Parts: sequence; C-alpha cells; structure tokens
Amino acid sequence: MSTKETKTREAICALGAKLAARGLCPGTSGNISARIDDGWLMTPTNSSLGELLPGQLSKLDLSGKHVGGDPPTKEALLHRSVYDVRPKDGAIVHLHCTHAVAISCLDPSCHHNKETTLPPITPYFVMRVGKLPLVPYFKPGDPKLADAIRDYAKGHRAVLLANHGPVVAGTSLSAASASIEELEETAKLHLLLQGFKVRLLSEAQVHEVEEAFPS
Ligand SMILES: O=C(O)[C@@H](O)C(=O)COP(=O)(O)O
Ligand SMILES: [Zn+2]
Repeated sequence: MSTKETKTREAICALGAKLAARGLCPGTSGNISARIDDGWLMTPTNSSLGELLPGQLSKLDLSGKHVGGDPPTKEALLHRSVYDVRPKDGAIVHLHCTHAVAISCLDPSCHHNKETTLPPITPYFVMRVGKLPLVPYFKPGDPKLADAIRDYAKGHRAVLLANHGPVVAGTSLSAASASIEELEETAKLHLLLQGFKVRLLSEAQVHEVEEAFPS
C-alpha cells in the first residue's frame, strides 16, 4: 500500500472522529470518501464515523468494484457520480447533521428560492458553501438518487438531499469538512433567525466575497 493511501486512510478516520465528537453524525449515519491513485476509499456501510479503523475502510477500484475492506456505504454510487462531475475534487462528506436535515425537510416554499435552500447570511457561508440546491427525494442508496445528483453537483460543491441531508465535495478531506461544518452552522443560524427581520448580504456583497475568495 502506498504512503499516500495509508495517510488518506488515517485522515478519513481522524475526520470521522472529529465529526462524531462534534455531534454531526448520529448513530451510523453519514459517509466519507476520498480519491486515491487507483480508485476510492469509502466508509463501510453501517459504520459509526466516530469508530472507524483504517484497515476496515472499503476500497473501490477505478471501475467502482469493491476490492478491499468491509462492504462500502450504500451511497457508493452517489459518491462516484459526484466525483464524475467534479473531477477537481478529491473528497466527499455526507452527514445527517440536525439543522441541515431540518432544512431538507421543509416544504420547498419555505426555502430561500429555487436555486438555494439557504440564503447568504454571512460571508463565510458564501466562501465555504455558496448556493445550496435541493436534490429531489429518493430513498437512500437508490441508483436514481446517484443519477439525480449529477445535475446539481456539476455546478455546486454542496447539495442538500430532500428529507435526508447534505452532501459536500472538496479538493481535500479538510476542505469538504470545513464546508459541511459551515453549512450546518448556517442552517442552525437560519432556523434561529426565524421570526426576526433578517438583513441578508446583497447581491453585490456576495459577488465581492466570491471575487475576493474564489473557491
Ligand atoms: O441515509 C442513509 O441511509 C445513508 O445515506 C447514510 O447516511 C448511511 O448509510 P451507510 O453509509 O450505508 O452506512
Ligand atoms: Zn444519509
């Protein structure tokens, strides 16, 4: 096994432990994956992200065949679809973090608009997440979900699966993690602000941040 693969295995386990310590992946929910030279490493199905072992991680070859470790997450095909349409990204995190899941369960008429479920409340949300479109509901692991996500993930690093939770891609595990944590915090803020008059960032302020901090 290459040193890079060994390090990636350790990084996935460390990230799982961090997300679990922050209460972002209840039970055995969520999954993490990373690209390696000869395929992908993914978290095994039904595993607790806080208790991952490097040697148990599932390895898929470049054709998507399971070639090592425990059986992969039921969302393996979904992860592969996102990698397919986002060739520059190297890692994906999917969580059932409470506030983002709450947003995913709202009637779409309660979402900010058709392009994004959450509005631009803070510059850091614009930097780390940007727009957050809603992917229509399909049951977890459904190949139709893996197919549907393609159109949304092509132009967005973060998407929200209806009645399910967020999926975020990044150039690295730490980039994907920073984005999904910011997404969850913004979902929480958005819910906290319900009933108040909120000043959103203007379109010009959003552009200013996008230009100053390109992703
Ligand atoms: O919601 C689901 O069932 C999956 O998307 C999930 O979060 C955990 O499934 P596994 O990765 O197969 O454990
Ligand atoms: Zn899930």
